[in-house]
Amino acid sequence: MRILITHIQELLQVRPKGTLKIAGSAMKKLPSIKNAWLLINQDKIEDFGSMETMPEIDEIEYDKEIDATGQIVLPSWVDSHTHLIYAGNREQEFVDRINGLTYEEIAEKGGGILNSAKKLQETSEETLYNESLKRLEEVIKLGTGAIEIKSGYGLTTEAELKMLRVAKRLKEKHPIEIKTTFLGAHAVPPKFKNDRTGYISHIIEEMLPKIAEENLADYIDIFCEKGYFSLEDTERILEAGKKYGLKGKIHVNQFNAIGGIKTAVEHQSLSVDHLEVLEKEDIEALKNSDTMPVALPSCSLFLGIPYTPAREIIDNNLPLALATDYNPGSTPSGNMNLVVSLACIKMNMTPEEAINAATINAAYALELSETHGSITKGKIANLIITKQIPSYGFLPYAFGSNNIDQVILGGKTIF
Ligand SMILES: N=CN[C@@H](CCC(=O)O)C(=O)O
Ligand SMILES: [Zn+2]
Repeated sequence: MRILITHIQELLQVRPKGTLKIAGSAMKKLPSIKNAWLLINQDKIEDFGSMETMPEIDEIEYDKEIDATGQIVLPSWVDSHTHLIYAGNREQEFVDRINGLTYEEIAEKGGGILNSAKKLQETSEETLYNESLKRLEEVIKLGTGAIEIKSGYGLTTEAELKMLRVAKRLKEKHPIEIKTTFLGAHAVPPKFKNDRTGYISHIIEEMLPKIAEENLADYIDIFCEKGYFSLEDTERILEAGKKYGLKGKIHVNQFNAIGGIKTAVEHQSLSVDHLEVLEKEDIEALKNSDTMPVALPSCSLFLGIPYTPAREIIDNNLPLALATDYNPGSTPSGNMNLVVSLACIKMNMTPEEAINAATINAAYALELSETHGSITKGKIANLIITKQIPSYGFLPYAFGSNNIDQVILGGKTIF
């Protein structure tokens, strides 16, 4: 199938092959072509350019034409941090927080991650698959074209495997690119209540070999945070992951800065995610590294915690990616459009910076920027076609509105 899109008001994020991430002041630029056309061949972007230089229409071979007059076309969002596979919901904890309990207090009472783990352990693989599939289909309609999904609500070998097998089934059944991350070290389960290091050993000796044997994970994660897992635990997990070829993508600096960013960088982690609390040393550790900082603003919105200091990160010449953190406890939303809006409204990022962070830099955080995250010849044809809007700045500005008209995934119109 060859789809020709013509009269595009503006084609965004046009990059030469080989652009893998954008850092610092370069994030303020969003290369584009006004009044453009684009040709999709099978699942790839074959060609594009300005309407003025488009070959004669009868010289182009195509099966379907989309007239995008007044509409903007951009690469699909890449969501590099989600916990999309979960059982049940936690709206009671949401109400508890409204009534004055903190996220930490709820967790201390056995709520939080342990609450989700209990629900997940009691849920069949089939139900888990069906619930997760609905969420995946929802986010695809919201413009997400590649996604990471973590385990971490199992906390037993059996339940962690169940989560990752569900992710594998989603991968096989769906056209969307899915990367999976093993997050056994998300919380200490009741069985290991007074033996956190014993649980880490259990993860390394019991869970990890089975996950690797079934080839269920691309990356490894740990919740490096006071009251959860220490720096030493983080080093052990990252080292163990390396032995199976799993790079780190870690939860760090959500509530406290305990040095996890430096440790992650020293272990060549692919990304460090959350960063609501950031010290000078953390910024220094990220300089000259290949580790992508990832901000999760809808988590800050939902929990009422600080937003990741994007300006400090970008103004220190670092790159930044944006993701949703979709999960039942801290972010029950997988909407990347909202994330892009929040980045502008609450983190002082310009629309250009936010779109770079949610496309090419997010693709880097999943090692997908050779194939995703920009309009480049030969890349996967994952596209958002907006409704008729005045300019791309309208996307973050009109927060809460759905400005998407069509989604194309792997060269196919999804809706
Ligand atoms: N902080 C750790 N993990 C998740 C939330 C987990 C939960 O509350 O269920 C997060 O990224 O916010
Ligand atoms: Zn998370």
